[in-house]
Amino acid sequence: NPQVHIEYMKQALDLARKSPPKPTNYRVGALLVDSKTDTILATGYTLECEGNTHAEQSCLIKLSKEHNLPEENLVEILPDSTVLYTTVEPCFKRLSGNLPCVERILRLGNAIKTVYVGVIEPEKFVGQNTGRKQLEEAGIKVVLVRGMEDEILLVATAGHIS
Ligand SMILES: Nc1nc(=O)c(N)c(NC[C@H](O)[C@H](O)[C@H](O)COP(=O)(O)O)[nH]1
Ligand SMILES: [Zn+2]
Repeated sequence: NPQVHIEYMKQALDLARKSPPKPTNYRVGALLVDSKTDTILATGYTLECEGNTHAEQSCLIKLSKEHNLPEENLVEILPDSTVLYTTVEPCFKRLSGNLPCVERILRLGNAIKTVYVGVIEPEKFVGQNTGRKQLEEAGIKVVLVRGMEDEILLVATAGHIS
């Protein structure tokens, strides 16, 4: 039922609020969830893990540490009912040049079935985000969870000079 998506997106937004504000990125929160058992597999927020890390990336880094597996091998431990919730859609390009999260998701094969996003990425840093199409072409569903756009963007851009 759609309410469960709002509940998880609210949790993701609470995580985003933990991210230290920065003018060059967005404050994002993400959760990896086993949708069959309704279990949270990992949580993450922007800059949580050391280095210039994204929320989705932090989820994967933490899982790879927990299972002592390289990030690209996490398909071995992810249930096939794994879904990702992220307040801002996964990046397809990063001004820092770091590996975009769409690539990180794609290299996990079909482990992640659906990506629930709170907002489409604004065009400020990298123009139009074409990541959704890449995910859909790989058979991964991308679902916009509506209703929280304003508060998600307010949190995401808190570090920007208004
Ligand atoms: N989905 C998502 N999760 C994040 O945790 C985050 N920070 C962004 N932000 C997207 C934005 O496009 C990039 O932050 C800029 O392109 C700068 O790139 P870096 O973050 O410095 O690698 N997007
Ligand atoms: Zn990213």
